[in-house]
Amino acid sequence: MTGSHRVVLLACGSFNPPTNMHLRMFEIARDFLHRTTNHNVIVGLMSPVHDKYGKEGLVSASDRIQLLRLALNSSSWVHVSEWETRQDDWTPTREVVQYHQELVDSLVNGNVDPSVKRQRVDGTPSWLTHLTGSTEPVTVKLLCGADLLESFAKPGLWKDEDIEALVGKFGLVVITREGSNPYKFIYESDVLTRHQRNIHIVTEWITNEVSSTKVRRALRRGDSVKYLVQDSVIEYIYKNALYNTHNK
Ligand SMILES: Nc1ncnc2c1ncn2[C@@H]1O[C@H](COP(=O)(O)OP(=O)(O)OP(=O)(O)O)[C@@H](O)[C@H]1O
Ligand SMILES: O=C(O)c1ccc[n+]([C@@H]2O[C@H](COP(=O)([O-])O)[C@@H](O)[C@H]2O)c1
Repeated sequence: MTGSHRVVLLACGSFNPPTNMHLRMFEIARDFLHRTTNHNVIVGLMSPVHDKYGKEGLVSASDRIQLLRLALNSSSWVHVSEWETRQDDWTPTREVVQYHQELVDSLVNGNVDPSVKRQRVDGTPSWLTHLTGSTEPVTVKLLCGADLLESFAKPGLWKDEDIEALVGKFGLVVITREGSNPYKFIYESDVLTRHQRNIHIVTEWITNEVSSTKVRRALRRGDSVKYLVQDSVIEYIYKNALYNTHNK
């Protein structure tokens, strides 16, 4: 593809547990960007949130990483990034995106930043190897559902400068959700409107409101979650009695 931009799509979330919709987000975002822009999506990354995020019912990061690894066995291009879970505390999303961009810059874009190298305690993550071998620069963009975009308006939740950096410096790819209106949301925000060209809205026509909350509820009640979540993920959940499945 001439003049194409190479892109890493990074999704941040609890993934508690990862659902098929979390995996599908990557597929529809990549298709959309290929069809409508010159963005060539090479790698997808899922960054599970730190244990200290403290959301109710959050199982340990090590279990969520295992669940993501199992879920991602069905994907050839989406990987887990463990960096966020390995920090001492919760990391704001702008810093998570920035860290991954700097890692890519130092190893792929030829822009070496020694401070980033110091943080790579476990060597080079395997997904980076998919980005080498081309001179086109690589940009990391935040992939999210419209509910995450709309959470930007919750008073005191996100720092203004972080929102500005996420949309101004990196860019967002937003998947619509039932009941969301990201176009109206952008219209009502000066900062989002200013950076509108950097926000790609992907309309999910095949609406599917599976969420981790609903999956946890079904598990708790002993209801089936087959076809909402990968079989290997369900197996791990039962084997390790996560989400109160031992009560079944
Ligand atoms: N059905 C869905 N459609 C579009 N985006 C989704 C969907 N489910 C999750 N996402 C997106 O996936 C990312 C990670 O989400 P998260 O782990 O919070 O999932 P969730 O299912 O919404 O979780 P919970 O129900 O525990 O709040 C977020 O950007 C969220 O908007
Ligand atoms: O960076 C922030 O200020 C910020 C504020 C609120 C939420 N987030 C991130 O958004 C994600 C939300 O996940 P969840 O499961 O709470 O919907 C998670 O990765 C959080 O770290 C990030």
